[in-house]
Amino acid sequence: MPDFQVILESIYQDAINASDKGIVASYIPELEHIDKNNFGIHLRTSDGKSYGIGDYKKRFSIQSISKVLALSKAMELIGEAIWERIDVEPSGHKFNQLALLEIENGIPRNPLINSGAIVIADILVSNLKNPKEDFLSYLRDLTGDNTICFNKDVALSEKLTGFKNYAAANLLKSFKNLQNPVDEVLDFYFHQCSIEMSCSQLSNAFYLFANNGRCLQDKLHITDGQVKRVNALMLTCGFYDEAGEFAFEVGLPGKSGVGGGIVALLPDKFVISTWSPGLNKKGNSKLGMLALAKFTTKTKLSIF
Ligand SMILES: NC(=O)CC[C@H](N)C(=O)O
Repeated sequence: MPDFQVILESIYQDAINASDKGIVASYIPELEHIDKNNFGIHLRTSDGKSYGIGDYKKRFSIQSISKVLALSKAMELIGEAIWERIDVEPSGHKFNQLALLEIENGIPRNPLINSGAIVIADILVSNLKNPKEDFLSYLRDLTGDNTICFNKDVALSEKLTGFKNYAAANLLKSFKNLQNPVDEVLDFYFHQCSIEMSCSQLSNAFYLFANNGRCLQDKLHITDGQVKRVNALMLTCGFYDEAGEFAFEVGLPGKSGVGGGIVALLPDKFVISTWSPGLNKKGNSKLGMLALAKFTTKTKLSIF
């Protein structure tokens, strides 16, 4: 086995010394103030070891990373019926692009772009008794960590500036692919995006996707077949129009968020999470992508 701590250490040194750290997302005003010098990386291996360096215990806005966790909860609730309302193809466009949704009659390309995640939010609103509380409980169950919370200021900031998400939700509604009121679904969606977690909490939450659907608390949540679907979607759609680049450079299923987080995993082997708030032009963490490319290159551990 490679010496993971030594490898993480060298990745960390490269990251903190990098001259170009990307640009922090400013379209959600509440995220604009985050210092782009933060950098954390955390690895949890399937044989029970955990390694971290830098700001890996500091919480940040998980944003679109929440889409994977919302999808797995929806799978647990309604299974294959999801695919009557959402496709499973990469979009090749930005996460909030609207044109395809209209051309394709209100069927989002996949559950990891905004329109698809809004349909998943609608499914959760329809099927959970107290959607926001129950979703939070799900994350707390996965990790055994009751400190995971929403950031109300971020949720409000998204609500006040989420014009494109309102447009997507209204388009979905016009195509009858939203069962609940637009405001109710978006309130849930903005809250799920506002959830704050650290790299180590994210590695723990995603552990079930590297462990045949069984979470860190040893509870079975989704089947092997469902894990296969989630990981396939992360590989092909987890980085929007940069999914190809991530597969090419990193070679792992993963998911990014505009808060600068990335989680990736190798089934039966490990989950790895990075946080660096500066984004590249495609809206993915610049140094996070580089860090993960270095990790799989140095360790020779990828799905390929
Ligand atoms: N890519 C992202 O992380 C986007 C999530 C963000 N909350 C949005 O809806 O725009």
